Amino acid sequence: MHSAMEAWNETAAGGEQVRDIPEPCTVILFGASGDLAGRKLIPSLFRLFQEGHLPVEFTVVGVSLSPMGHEEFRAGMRLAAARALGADRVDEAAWNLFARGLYYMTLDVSSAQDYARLGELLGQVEVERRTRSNRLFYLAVSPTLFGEVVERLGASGLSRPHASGWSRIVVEKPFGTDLSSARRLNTRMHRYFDEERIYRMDHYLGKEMVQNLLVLRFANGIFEPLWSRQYIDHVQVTCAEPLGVEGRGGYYEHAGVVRDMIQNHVFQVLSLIAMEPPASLEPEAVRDAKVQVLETARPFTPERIRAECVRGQYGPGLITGTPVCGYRQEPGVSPTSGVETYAMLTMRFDSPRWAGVPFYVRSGKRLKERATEVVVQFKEGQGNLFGTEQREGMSANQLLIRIQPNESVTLRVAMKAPGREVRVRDMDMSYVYASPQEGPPPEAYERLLLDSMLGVSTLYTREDMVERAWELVMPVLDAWSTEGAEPNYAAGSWGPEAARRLLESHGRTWNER
Ligand SMILES: NC(=O)C1=CN([C@@H]2O[C@H](COP(=O)(O)OP(=O)(O)OC[C@H]3O[C@@H](n4cnc5c(N)ncnc54)[C@H](OP(=O)(O)O)[C@@H]3O)[C@@H](O)[C@H]2O)C=CC1
Ligand SMILES: O=C1O[C@H](COP(=O)(O)O)[C@@H](O)[C@H](O)[C@H]1O
Repeated sequence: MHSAMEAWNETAAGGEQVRDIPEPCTVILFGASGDLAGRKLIPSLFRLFQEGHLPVEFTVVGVSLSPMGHEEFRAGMRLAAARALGADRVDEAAWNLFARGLYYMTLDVSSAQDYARLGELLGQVEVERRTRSNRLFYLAVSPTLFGEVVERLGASGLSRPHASGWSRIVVEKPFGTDLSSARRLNTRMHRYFDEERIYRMDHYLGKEMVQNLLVLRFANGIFEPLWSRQYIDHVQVTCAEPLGVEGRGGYYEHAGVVRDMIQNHVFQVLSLIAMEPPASLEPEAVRDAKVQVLETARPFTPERIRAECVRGQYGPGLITGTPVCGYRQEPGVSPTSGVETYAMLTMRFDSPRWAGVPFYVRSGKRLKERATEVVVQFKEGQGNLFGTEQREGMSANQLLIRIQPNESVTLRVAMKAPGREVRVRDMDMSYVYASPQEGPPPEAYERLLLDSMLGVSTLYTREDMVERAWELVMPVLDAWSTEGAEPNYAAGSWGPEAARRLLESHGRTWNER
């Protein structure tokens, strides 16, 4: 069995080509006719297969409510892969080989008989494909169905590892809608799956630059000594999207940005930036370090929420010159909705490393541009030898980690402007992640799907992390639920004015273009 350490090291060393291929296995894809399956999961599995990261016996059994035969499913997934990857990136021969391993079954998640039929189909398919009974159940259905599927897998005996293989489960986000529902779901899952067999998906952890945060912090001798209150003034974490709710108004009305982005994706990035060095790169060590830093996060009190958090909702506006409606006019959204589409929280960690250093985190829909980034703002150098006149156009050092798009790392440093006089100005030293020739980095789902088949859980969220993240945001959700958000920023802007004013009142500014 491939060790987690080897898997991580190979990737950290840039050795994608030397990664192991998982044992032949079957992915049982719940929600196979859904949006995520067609847009991300099947295209990612196909890319892995096409590039030789999956064994030729690799099999998918898609299940969902729609009546469909195997051939219809294969044809639908062929179109979906071409749409997601671009027709020219789907090699015909590779697709035909991959498609032989695609099966479909109509299943109602609440029908016990359907799970019995699923068990029979899996038995037949495993004989036909000559694979051992290595089974990965992937729950890409509505989160309201997660508990039911798990119970039924348990009752039917499908959750138990078969004599000749392993059995794991991947659960999509959101994991719960609040602390108590997340706890209930964890309890339900643990009745049938041990924690080591549960993979809670957060696709941000599969993004190349999110993985690079560990390398950047711990493989470079120069950053770790500076990574504390002594040298860092503050940190900004931004996940901005120009997209609106994209037809998911019904879901978003029960979610809002704190549940949709902050409790999961933003906190994952935040914990990688703020955590102490892990004892090793083993999955449990990295996951321990991430939870431990969240344990030191200062709880939100009503006063802190009022003084240090901002919420917003987009009104009508322009996105790249095109008029778009406000949130309340989106399909499936109440015309008086008080759901927040923007949130900014000031996080504070009560630890020797971070005392006094604010971490400003924000995320929003219909913002000016797509930008997921971390800004580490260093303090002004002490005892600066250069006078104010010479330092015109110079600011304190800054490390900008651009997670997407245009993945890059930029260090802002002071340099002498060319000329006879000594004038100091900012200069950016950048590492741009992918050159145009290399193309974009791999889709996050590719890395994560492969890891779940290899049994590597580092980039999946552990039970305690999910619960701690919910615990932290609950006071904010509670406070904001009593009084709804009002439209207070125009689509295409950088969000509510209050967020700008808040940073200004702290003597700081957002990194915005
Ligand atoms: N779409 C996205 O971009 C993202 C989605 N996710 C998560 O992924 C999951 C799936 O989302 P998404 O694909 O958008 O959802 P969709 O609504 O597009 O798909 C839902 C799927 O569930 C199936 N389904 C519904 N009811 C039943 C039932 N009773 N029995 C069996 N199958 C059923 C549907 O089958 P049928 O259509 O045949 O009725 C369909 O295949 C959710 O948890 C979501 O939060 C996470 C991140 C991003
Ligand atoms: O999980 C989600 O993520 C997307 C943003 O993902 P990205 O990879 O495009 O940054 C977000 O649009 C969606 O609302 C949310 O559910």
